[in-house]
Amino acid sequence: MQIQMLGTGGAFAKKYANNNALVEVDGFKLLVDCGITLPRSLHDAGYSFDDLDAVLISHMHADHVGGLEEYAFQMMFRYGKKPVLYIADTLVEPLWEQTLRGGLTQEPLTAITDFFDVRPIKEGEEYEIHPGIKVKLILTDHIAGKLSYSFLFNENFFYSADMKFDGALLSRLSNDGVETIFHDCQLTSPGVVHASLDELLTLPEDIQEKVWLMHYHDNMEEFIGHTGKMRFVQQHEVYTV
Ligand SMILES: O=c1ccn([C@@H]2O[C@H](COP(=O)(O)O)[C@@H](O)[C@H]2O)c(=O)[nH]1
Ligand SMILES: [Zn+2]
Ligand SMILES: [Zn+2]
Repeated sequence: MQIQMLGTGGAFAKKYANNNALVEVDGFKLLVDCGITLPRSLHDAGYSFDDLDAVLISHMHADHVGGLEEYAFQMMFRYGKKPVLYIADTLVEPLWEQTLRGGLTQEPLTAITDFFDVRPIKEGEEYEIHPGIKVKLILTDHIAGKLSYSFLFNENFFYSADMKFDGALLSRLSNDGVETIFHDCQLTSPGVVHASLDELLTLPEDIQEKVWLMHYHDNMEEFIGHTGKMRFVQQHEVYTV
């Protein structure tokens, strides 16, 4: 499985686009999160929305869902299709009622299913999205009272959504065979709603070696050489995981 970050930036980053990814196996393209900057970063990477086979959503923040309105409209009015949307069953209603409904509704189109081929998925269960892409949702702590899910792909690649530091989870995943961890990182402490670099640096070195940092701020380069065994995910680079 290959992954290319169309953006690696945090919510307020300007140099880096929103932390959204393209996962690919045998030409099947799964978009992971679809933030405000995604339409531009997808275009800059040489793709159109019609090149995507599905989108997977982690949680309801604009740097993760703010591009879905354009995705839906382009697919409906430019390509005449409904994009396939994988999302936690618990987030289907909030996505429509709290985020998309205002912009997308126009009679007779009044439901999320008018725009998306919705595939609700349950936390903790493994789903095959395409041969070579299995995903399991893990509920991770981000904002009090707001559901947010990280992703375990193919039992060996952990992709955090936005989450607070959870060393016990990272240890358990590592012991269970996870080889690569893409983790959001707040470079300066306190992390507040994200794992901070200081917290991630408390991980044992054998886990740090598996960790690649993403969802960082524009001053990322100042921290090169100060991340222990952890490396920064580079925007646009293709990684095999
Ligand atoms: O309690 C909070 C909630 C949010 N923030 C800041 O806002 C952004 C939210 O976007 P993310 O996609 O979750 O990054 C977050 O990065 C925080 O910078 C906060 O500080 N405190
Ligand atoms: Zn975010
Ligand atoms: Zn968030």
